[in-house]
Amino acid sequence: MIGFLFHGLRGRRVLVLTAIGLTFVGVAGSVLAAFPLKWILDKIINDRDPGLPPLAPLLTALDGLAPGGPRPVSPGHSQFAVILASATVLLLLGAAEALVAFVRRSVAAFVGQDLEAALRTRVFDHLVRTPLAWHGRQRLGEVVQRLSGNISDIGKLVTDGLVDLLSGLLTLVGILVVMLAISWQFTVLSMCVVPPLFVIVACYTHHTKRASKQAARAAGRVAEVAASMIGAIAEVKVFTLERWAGRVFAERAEAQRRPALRAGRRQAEFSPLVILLLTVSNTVIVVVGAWVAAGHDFTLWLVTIPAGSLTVGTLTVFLAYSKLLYQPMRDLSKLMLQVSAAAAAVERVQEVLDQPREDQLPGGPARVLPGRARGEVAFAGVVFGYQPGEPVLRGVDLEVPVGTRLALVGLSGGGKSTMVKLLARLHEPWQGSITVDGVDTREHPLEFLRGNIGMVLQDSVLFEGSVRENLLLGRPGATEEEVVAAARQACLHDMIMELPGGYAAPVHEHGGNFSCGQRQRIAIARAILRDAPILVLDEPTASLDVEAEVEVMRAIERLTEGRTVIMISHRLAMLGHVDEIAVLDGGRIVERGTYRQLKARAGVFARLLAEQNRYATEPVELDLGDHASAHREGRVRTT
Ligand SMILES: Nc1ncnc2c1ncn2[C@@H]1O[C@H](COP(=O)(O)OP(=O)(O)OP(=O)(O)O)[C@@H](O)[C@H]1O
Repeated sequence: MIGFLFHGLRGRRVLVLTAIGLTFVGVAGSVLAAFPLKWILDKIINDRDPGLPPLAPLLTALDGLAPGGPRPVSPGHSQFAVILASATVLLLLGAAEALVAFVRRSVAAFVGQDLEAALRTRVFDHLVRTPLAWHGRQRLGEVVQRLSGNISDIGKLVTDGLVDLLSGLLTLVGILVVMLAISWQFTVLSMCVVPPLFVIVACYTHHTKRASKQAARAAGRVAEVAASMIGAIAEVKVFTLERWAGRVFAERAEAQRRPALRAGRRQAEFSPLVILLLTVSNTVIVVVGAWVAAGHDFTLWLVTIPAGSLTVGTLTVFLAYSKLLYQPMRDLSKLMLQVSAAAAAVERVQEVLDQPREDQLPGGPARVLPGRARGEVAFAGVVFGYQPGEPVLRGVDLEVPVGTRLALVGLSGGGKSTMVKLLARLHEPWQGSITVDGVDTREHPLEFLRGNIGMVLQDSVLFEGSVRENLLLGRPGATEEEVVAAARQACLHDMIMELPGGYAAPVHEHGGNFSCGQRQRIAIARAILRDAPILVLDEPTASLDVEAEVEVMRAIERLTEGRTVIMISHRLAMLGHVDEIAVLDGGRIVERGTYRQLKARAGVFARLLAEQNRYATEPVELDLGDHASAHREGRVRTT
């Protein structure tokens, strides 16, 4: 963890050193603050001067102001001068400590927040470049937790650790040194409290940590269930699941309450125990100290404290210090929790950073190609699966010449979407190769490859922002005219103009304020803007009703003009307008041809078509001409 933090704090180390230096100053101020009280008490009771040479000029000057004028007998100073000098020192130390605390905390907060923001950006940047296969193995909540909660834990340790850990340790050492300088015997007596105090702190830190961890895990499960229920609030209402949802949530909330309660109880027990222990210790110091100050010897086993070796002032300082011991002890115990949370967080964050990025995957050398591909696609002997030993694709061979519109059909789960994921290099084939313009996709720079493939999927994702921002994702930097032209081609412009704000209208989370058909047309407009030579359409109309489908198909027809298109579709009756159909079965391409050829062949395609038509009230007769007009006339129905 230390290495991780040291590396993370690069560029901020001067600030860290400043904070450490200021901590020394602050601690010195708080440790020395007990002395002025000792000087006053010693002066009043024993007529003893502070005895610090640097204070002499101040005391002499103050003597002159004392009521009744300067004292005739030197070297003793007046009580007035000692009281005023002590008060001045007290004020100066307090002011210095306050100033230092302000600067130190500000620096620490800045460094902590700065580190958090930089780390979060770095981890997010890495996450979006981590291969899809890794993401497929993760739970979304887990990944988000690494990015938010875990990085906060690291930032908190830096912010608080810089201030509390260091100042706690320094205060303890400082107090010990000063106490030893005053009276080693009394120091030994005061320190008797440390071992039991340490045992209490260690025990309670351990128990509280365990209970807090359980509570944090349970809190995660509460958040998970709340997010999923509220996220599906329409389903909860439609299926009248309110009572069930309430019960599930209450169970999770109860599971969180128990460990949280345990953690709270442990914390509640901890403080009184420490207070009791310190009270006993203080009482012993008061009794023994008063006895010795009153002129009696005190002997305990081998240690003897001689009579008069302690003044009332020294006793007061000891009492003040034994109280001062309590705060750093508490800070350090609190910090132990933070250190263990941050250590776990560093491990989880490092796990993400250790994942190789997509652009670091082994592959051929990156060949620099012209900005735009021609659009020739070929699969040769491609074998791939998601689980070892369970191939989904078992040797796919398929060539798609430039400008061809090819439909990919087959049974559900046959691997059609998998093929297009491989084309975009979201996964790597186990065997065989996929080429674009005759060059293996592994040899293309990733950005070039993906920049030349446009995709419209079954359910398009919109991001929070405005409609314009969502369209511009297709081509950042496109002009307003280009955006509007793309929207017109996607049959979207009129709908957008009816929205309040037009192109500036807000898009809510996941595009929740747009219908499925509207979302698809926005995705098509994006693809038009992207203007990629290769276009993948993965069932873009699957979740639409007939009317929306007609609109989307009209937009798609314009989009596909002059491009290489791979279109995945279950609606076999609608494939008359494509140039060729390829049938995927058993992990291989088993048939290829036009709609008419495949229908006539009585093979897999004809069988699939017959299956689909079985449930139609009347057989579908496809118009192989204008597909959209077939829709408008109601001659094509969906299955
Ligand atoms: N990320 C994944 N992890 C594990 N298995 C997967 C993953 N994605 C797909 N599969 C499995 O791979 C097989 C092929 O899935 P794929 O989505 O490519 O089929 P498909 O032909 O597109 O299906 P559909 O037509 O229903 O969309 C299926 O058995 C599916 O369960």
